[in-house]
Amino acid sequence: MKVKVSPSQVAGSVAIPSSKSLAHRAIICASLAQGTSTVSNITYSKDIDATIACMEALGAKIKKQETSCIITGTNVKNRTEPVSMDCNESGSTLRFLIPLCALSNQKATLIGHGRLMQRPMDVYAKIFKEQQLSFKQTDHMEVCGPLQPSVYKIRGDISSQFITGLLLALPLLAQDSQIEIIPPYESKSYVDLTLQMLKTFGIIIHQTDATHYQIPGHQSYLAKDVRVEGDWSQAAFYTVLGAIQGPLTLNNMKADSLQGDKVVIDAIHNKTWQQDHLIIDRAPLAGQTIDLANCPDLGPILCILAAYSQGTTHLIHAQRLRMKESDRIAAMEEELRKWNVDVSSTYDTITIVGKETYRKDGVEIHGHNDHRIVMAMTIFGLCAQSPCIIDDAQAITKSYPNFFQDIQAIGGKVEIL
Ligand SMILES: O=C(O)C1=C[C@@H](OP(=O)(O)O)[C@@H](O)[C@H](O)C1
Ligand SMILES: C=C(OP(=O)(O)O)C(=O)O
Repeated sequence: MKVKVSPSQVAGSVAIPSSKSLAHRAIICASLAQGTSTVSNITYSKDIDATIACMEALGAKIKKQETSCIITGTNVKNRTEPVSMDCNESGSTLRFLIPLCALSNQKATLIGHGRLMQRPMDVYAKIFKEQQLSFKQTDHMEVCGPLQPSVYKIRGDISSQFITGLLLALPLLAQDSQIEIIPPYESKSYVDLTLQMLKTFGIIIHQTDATHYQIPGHQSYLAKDVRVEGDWSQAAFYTVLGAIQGPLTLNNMKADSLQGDKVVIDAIHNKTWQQDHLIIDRAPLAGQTIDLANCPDLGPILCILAAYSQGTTHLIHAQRLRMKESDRIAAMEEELRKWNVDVSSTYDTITIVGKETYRKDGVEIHGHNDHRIVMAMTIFGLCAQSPCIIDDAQAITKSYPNFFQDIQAIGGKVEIL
């Protein structure tokens, strides 16, 4: 799918979709709980649909309603049959579910699409090898448990999703386990989201210091009704758009959210909270240095902020952007260069010398089949002085199917071609 994005002046307010990360966690925890839970304020997407389908494959009963799910949980430890499930392109779904699938001694087959099977899985490969469990990764994955209580020593600089996956499964083992993170410990904010959701569903994890977790075994998830808060990763697109050509009002956001991507508001100056409404307004934008170690998903949209900021912006500790739905450093560099943006990169940094306006005829942007590349480049195009075409625009359905409608509703000129 291609879209034509034209210069626009946006205004008004937007209801930010609910957090994909928190929805994954709530749906999985509810699917593991004895009894029936309601998870409300869900923004459905391909990633969330993948988690729903996988938890149903594991035995949960999930009734999808317009913006909520009624979920009756299952005991994944008692799985007596092999199972097969499709994680689509969702790294969260795949990595959160592998340890849960390995609580049984029956084979689990997990398939993926896009780059999913090329994204790092060696943290799990090492664990399964150490415990002499079957772990096969080709164009799909095949795993077999039973996972054992242990002291799990894992690198913290590949993906926090491995830590979340273990934290979801280990409490269900008969004995206690520990997790020791080998520093640097990156994307830690996502593990904090996991701990918060586990506590909500009655699971206790003891964090003894910054890199150590004690996980009591023999625990049970308890049914709970939860409402998913707004998604700061998605709010970031409107935060940057508002900083360039605001004012814009963002609704459905929590000022005290644990989401790591909330730091996007620290990168801009003109923001005002009015209860749960966040008003972002334009202000002179200056280059800055931003550490992406704990907020990798902000990488693409912060490149757009940098492009429209006077002076030089350095995005550092960005190496894990290369391991997402696309190599997001290479993708942003390639696409911004088409607009004559002064951008350069190293293995783990992006440097951009920004300016106020961009005008160039015939710009054709490639979306790299990556939702965050498509959404970031749409924001760039809305603020530019000439139109552009973006392909792979359907990639937004991975996390935010209504993105273009929401952009149009605030005056963004986006035409589906
Ligand atoms: O746990 C999560 O919900 C996520 C963790 C992050 O991955 P990493 O921990 O690999 O950075 C992030 O990129 C992803 O979009 C969602
Ligand atoms: C990388 C992302 O998600 P996941 O890791 O779940 O595929 C994302 O939403 O940008």
